[in-house]
Amino acid sequence: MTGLLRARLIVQRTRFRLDAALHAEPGEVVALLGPNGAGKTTALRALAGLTPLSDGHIVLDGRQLHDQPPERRPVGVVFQDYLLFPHLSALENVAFGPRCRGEGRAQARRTAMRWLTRMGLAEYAHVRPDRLSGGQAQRVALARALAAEPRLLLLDEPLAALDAHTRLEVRAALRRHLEGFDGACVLVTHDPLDAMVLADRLVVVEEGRIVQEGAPPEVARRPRTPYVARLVGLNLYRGVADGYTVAIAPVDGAASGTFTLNAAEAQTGPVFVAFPPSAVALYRTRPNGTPRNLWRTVIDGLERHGDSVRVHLGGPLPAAADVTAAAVAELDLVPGRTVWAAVKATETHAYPA
Ligand SMILES: Nc1ncnc2c1ncn2[C@@H]1O[C@H](COP(=O)(O)OP(=O)(O)OP(=O)(O)O)[C@@H](O)[C@H]1O
Repeated sequence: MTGLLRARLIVQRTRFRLDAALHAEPGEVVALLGPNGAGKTTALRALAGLTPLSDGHIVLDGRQLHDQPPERRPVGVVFQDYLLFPHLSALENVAFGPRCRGEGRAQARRTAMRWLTRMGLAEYAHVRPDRLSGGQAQRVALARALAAEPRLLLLDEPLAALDAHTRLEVRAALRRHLEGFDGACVLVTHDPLDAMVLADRLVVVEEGRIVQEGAPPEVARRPRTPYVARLVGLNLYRGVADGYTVAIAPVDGAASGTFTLNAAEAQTGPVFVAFPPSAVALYRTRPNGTPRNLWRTVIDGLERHGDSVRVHLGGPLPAAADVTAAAVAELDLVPGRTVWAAVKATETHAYPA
C-alpha cells in the first residue's frame, strides 16, 4: 500500500482492543468518527506516540515512526482544549513549535509571526491565551501545530470547545487552513457535520474496529451500521432482496421478519435499505391510492428536529418520520397513537450488504 501515512494501530487494554488500519495521502484529511469509547482518541494518541502500540506499525513518508518517541515524530497535535501555555503570549506559544525543531529564538518568532498573520491573528501576537476567544485560541493552537511543519497533523475534536455560532465560522476557516496543508491530517470528531465539511474521507470506528470508510457523500448515502445511519439521519434496515421486494430482518427484536419493503432498485440477496425520515408520510386512517409501502404503527415519541418534528415509530418497522408542526397538530400526533405510515418505493435506496 502506498500513501504518506500507512498505519496499523493495535492497542490492547484489559477490556478494549483497538485494531485499525489507517492510511492517508498527502493533503488528505481523514476524519475518525464514532460513538463514545470507540477508540478514536486512542488511535490519535497512538499516532502521536502518546499511547504505545501493542502491535502494528506507523509509517510516515516511508519512515517508521512507531519506534520513535513523540518529540521525534514529525507530527503536530491540536487537542480539544488546545493546551496553550497560559503564561506565554500567542506569539511565544506558536514559536514553541519551531523552537523545538531547533530554530533560534529570533527565527522562531519570525516563523510564528508569519503563521499568526496567516491565521488573521497578527494583532493578537502579544496577547495571552486567557484573553483570546475560543475561536482565536483554536487558531493559535493550529498555528502552533503547523509552525513546526509536521507531515502529519492530528486534530482531536478541534471544534468541540466552541459555541454553535463560533463553530460555524471556525469550521469554515479551519477548512481553508487545512486546504493549504500538504501533509496528512487525521481528525477526531463526534460531529457528522464537522466530518462532512472538513474531511475528504470518513473512517467510522465502533468498538475499536473500522466499520465503514469512504468519501462523505458515499458514507452518507450508503450507511452500513445503525450508528452511521443515525448520524446521517437515515432509517436503515437489513434484509434479503428478491427483485424489487426486500424481506426485512428483525430490527431491535421489533420487526417480525416477515415485513416486506418495496424498493426502487432491484437486487438479489443480502441488502441494506435506507430512506430519510422526510420520506415517511403519516395518516390517521388508512389512505387510498397509497404508495407501495404502507403499514400500521404506534408513535413511540416526538422531538423537535430543526424546523420539523421527528416522530419515532415503533414496530413492525421502527422508523423516524419528519413532519411539520402543523401536521402534528392536525393529526393530533401523540405518543401511543396508532397511525398509518407510508413510504414510496422510489424514496428508498437498496444496496448490497
Ligand atoms: N488511559 C486509559 N486506560 C485504560 N483504558 C482507557 C484509557 N483511555 C481510554 N480507555 C478506554 O479505551 C476505550 C477507547 O477510548 P477512547 O478515548 O479512545 O474512545 P473515543 O472513541 O475517543 O471516545 P470519546 O468519543 O468518548 O472520546 C474506552 O473503553 C476507554 O474507556
